[in-house]
This record gives sequence, C-alpha cells and structure tokens, in this order.
Amino acid sequence: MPLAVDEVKDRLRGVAAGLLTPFDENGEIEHWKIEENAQSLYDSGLRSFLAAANISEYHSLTQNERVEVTEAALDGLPSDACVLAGVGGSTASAQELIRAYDRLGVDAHMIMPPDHTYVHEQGLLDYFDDLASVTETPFVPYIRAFEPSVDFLADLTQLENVVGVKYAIKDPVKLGAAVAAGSDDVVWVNGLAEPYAVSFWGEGIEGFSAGVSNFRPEVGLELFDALTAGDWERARKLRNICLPYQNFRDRTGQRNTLEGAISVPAVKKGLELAGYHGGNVREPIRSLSPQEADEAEEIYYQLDDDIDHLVH
Ligand SMILES: N[C@@H](CC=O)C(=O)O
Repeated sequence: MPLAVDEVKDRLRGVAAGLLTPFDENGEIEHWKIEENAQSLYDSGLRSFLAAANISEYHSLTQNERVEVTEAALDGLPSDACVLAGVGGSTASAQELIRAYDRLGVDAHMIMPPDHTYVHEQGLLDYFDDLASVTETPFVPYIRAFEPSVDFLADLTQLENVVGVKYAIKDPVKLGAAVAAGSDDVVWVNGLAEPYAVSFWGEGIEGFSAGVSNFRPEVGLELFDALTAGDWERARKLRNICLPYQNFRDRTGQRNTLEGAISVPAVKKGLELAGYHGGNVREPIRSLSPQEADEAEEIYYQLDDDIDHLVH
C-alpha cells in the first residue's frame, strides 16, 4: 500500500538514496543486488529511495527494465519506506510507465528532466498535467540540466500532483526566489547532494538526494540531523568530508572532456568498498580505469577515517 501524501512529504524531508542498477559483465541487470542494497540501506536508517533514477542509469534502461528495477526496489523495502520511481520520455511512454509503476505500488513518481533539445515552459507544464491525468500518485519533478524561470518553478508548485520539487541547478539565488514565489505546500529537495546541502538549506530546502551518502548513509543522516538542528558548524564539517569523493565524481575521466563522466562508476566503486553491490555500468558510461579505481579507493579510505572521527 503506497504512503499517503503527507507521509511522502515527510520522507522527502530527509536523505534520498539513489538505487543504482548493478549490471553483470554482459550488461544484464542483477535484480537481487538492487533488493539487497535497498534492504541494507534501509537498515542503516534511510527511508527515501529513488528507483530507475538518473543515477540508476535511467536512460540506458528499456521501459520494461525500468519497471523491473523499481519492482526489485519495492521488494527489498518495508512499506514505510518511500520509493520514488523515475518517469520520462514522450507523454504516451511516460503515462505507460506511470500506470506500470502504480500497479507496483510506488509512493511517488519522480518526473525526469526533459531530454528534448527544444522545450517550452508552458509546454512542460502541460506535459505534467497530462501525466497527472492518469494517476493520483504524487509527483516530484526533477529540475536539472535546463534553466527554467522562477515563474515556471512557482507554477510547477501549484500543480495538483506536485508534492515536492527536486532542484538540481547550481543557483541558490534562483532557488530562494522560487521557494518564496511557490506554494508553501511542496517540499523542496536538493538534487545536488551533500556539497550543496548547507547553502541550499538556507534557501528553504528540506531534504537532499545522496551523493557519498549513497554508500555511506551515516554521513548523510548525520548531516541532515545537523541541518535540522541548525548546527551549521557541524553541518559544514560533515559536508566538507564528502567533498573529495564528490569532486572525484565530477571528473571527466580519460580521453573525454565531459564533466561527471565517471560519476556513476565512482558511486558503484564506493558501494563496493562499503560492502554493498556496485556492478558494471552500461554505455554511454564507461567503467573507471584501473588508475581511477585506485584513486577512488584512496579517497574512500580518507572518507572512512573522517567518518570515524566525526560520526562514530
Ligand atoms: N544526488 C544524485 C543525483 C540525484 O539523484 C547524485 O549525486 O548524482
């Protein structure tokens, strides 16, 4: 039974882990690993989970695979966990995915950023309306990789199904303006993970999606507690220990100029080092090179030490 709207909002006021998709050496999905990762992350205290999300390699999954990875996440989690599933593409495909997720019993749909070359803000609002016409399940639109206006963001918060906005634009001023202009009834979630947790909090963010906390959840949970308590000094210290690994994720990798190219395999490496399942990636992402894997390990063990000093 999906969570009620108020419960979904409550879970958004926390740390949301992305459930990565572990692929075997042939690129096949190992569903049991998603289930086990979800169980272990829940046991560590996390209560919000993003299935078939950006970081789950949403764009490399077929429509059926999106449904199957979401089902694996739900299978691994008790009913008080909040599972948000990624939805995107054409109106018809997105509606089909929403219906399939609803049959599984997801708690909310995370509407992926538009992947069109040309987008009209009013057209995007129409798109959300059309998607809402096939479901009563709450929506959390994911705002990333495009630069919408404050007016658009405010209008978005007025849509009936929208209970939260996942904001992943590196612009805290726009965030503050949008929070002030939008409905008081939605929960703003930081989609840029720990590095932005402190600055975005000051602008009205109430929860954040995990970066390092995808594989070391204790650091995100402590950071969330520090933010909630207004203990800015501790929050900054916790944020700071996440930065080396997060900065590593931002890198281009070898023979490539696009930033963040190693982000997903870096998180998968972190999962493995922390005792969770990582697995391979699918194209167009590439695995870490042996040197990058060594570097990830070095940065991870520094993080591990920092967590020992600060958290335990
Ligand atoms: N926080 C995630 C993205 C959103 O889910 C990340 O760090 O990549």
